[in-house]
Amino acid sequence: MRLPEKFEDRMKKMLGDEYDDFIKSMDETPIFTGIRINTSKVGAKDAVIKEFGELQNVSWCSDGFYADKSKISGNHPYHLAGLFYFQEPSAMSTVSALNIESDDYVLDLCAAPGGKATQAGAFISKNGLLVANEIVKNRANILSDNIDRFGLTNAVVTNETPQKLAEKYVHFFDKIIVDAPCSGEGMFRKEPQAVDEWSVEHTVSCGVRQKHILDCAMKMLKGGGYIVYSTCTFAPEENEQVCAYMLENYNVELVEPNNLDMLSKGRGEWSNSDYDMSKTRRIFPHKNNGEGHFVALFHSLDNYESEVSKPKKTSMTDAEKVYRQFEKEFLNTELDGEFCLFGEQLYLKPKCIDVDKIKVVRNGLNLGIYRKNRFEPSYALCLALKKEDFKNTVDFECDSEELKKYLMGNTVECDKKGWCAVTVNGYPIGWGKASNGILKNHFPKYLRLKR
Ligand SMILES: C[S@@+](CC[C@H](N)C(=O)[O-])C[C@H]1O[C@@H](n2cnc3c(N)ncnc32)[C@H](O)[C@@H]1O
Repeated sequence: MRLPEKFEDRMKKMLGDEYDDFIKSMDETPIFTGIRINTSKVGAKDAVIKEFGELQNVSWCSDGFYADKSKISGNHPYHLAGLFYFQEPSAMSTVSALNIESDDYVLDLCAAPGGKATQAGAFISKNGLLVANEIVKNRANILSDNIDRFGLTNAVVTNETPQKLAEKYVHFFDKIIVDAPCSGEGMFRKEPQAVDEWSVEHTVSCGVRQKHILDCAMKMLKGGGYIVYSTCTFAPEENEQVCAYMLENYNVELVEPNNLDMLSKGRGEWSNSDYDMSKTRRIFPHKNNGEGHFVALFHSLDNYESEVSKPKKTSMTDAEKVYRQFEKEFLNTELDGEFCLFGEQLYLKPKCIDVDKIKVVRNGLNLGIYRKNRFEPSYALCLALKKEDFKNTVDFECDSEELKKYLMGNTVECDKKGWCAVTVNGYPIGWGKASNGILKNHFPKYLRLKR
């Protein structure tokens, strides 16, 4: 692989005797790819292993496995049913480091396409909250689709700048993920275009941008809260030196990240400061089975109280009444939350957060379309429920011809009546509406298989 001369010179200086192994790994070590199991779906790990055979575990993420991407397709029914997410193994370390509790309020500030947000969201119950933010609009839409596919309920997707969020949510979050935009040196092996875009100036400007994003994150962090900061680059201007900036400017300490003992420690001498960096972690492809990555966990030593007021309760709307009717007829579960209508889309929004004046892509769980006093349930609702939550289900095996027909958008035979969840080995994958022995297809058009 042709690498920029200045990058090689810097890595030589950084790594000394290890440099030869490092540079060999840039060409010779196979590229690492993996899948991460959706822990919010009961039994998903066993189902995936039964389907694909034993997979090698990623040592820093108990739900992550090495997997050959050419052998597991994104069109596999278990992927469409949200049982797993394709994720580069090193990227799984960021959320592993954080130890999320079910009632935490978590913000993922740079969240698209959603690897870390879906990993974090799977730990959060209805008493917690995930806000996944992405600054680029079309990437925010992809993020929202991935959150829907994972069946996450108490999750809001926003499309804002970090500053705008920081003005509104002062000391609101228990835990914040800053998986920062970076110079991507750790992706050189996977994405050769990252090599073309590389320059010393770029690494420096990425460092400056990361400090700004972390300044915003600090405004939103509760006293005593945690920020996990990660990048996929080797550049010290973005890693240790950004950590030194945090220690210099804020009342925070670096703490040992959870689950990452097996990784290399960051280095104080790369930080241009006297700060100890031994609690930060680095992944190098010549030392670990993963692409280049950096992780640091900060703990706030402040004791600020949240300055954010809770939203007012809204009264029951006609849309909610129609939804409740649908729920009574077709579900065995009663959803708890506040309802809100965005155009014709009905959402069940988390009770604890006000999104007034914030650009929102997904205000909680999209329940479906409310139109002319009728309700049509969404794919997101189907994937957020369990098989036992539906009154009507029709179940298929992964390799069944009937399931394939359904995923291609065709009708299938069904002896039920009304809205019915199609499930694959018990995992909901989409809706159909049954009458006269036929299930009319409501699998989303954008996901339908071509063949
Ligand atoms: C490393 S990627 C995030 C990957 C994501 N966390 C995941 O696991 O799928 C960084 C993201 O930051 C976004 N970004 C770029 N500039 C930004 C800025 N100034 N503030 C916040 N986010 C930014 C990019 O659009 C990109 O989606």
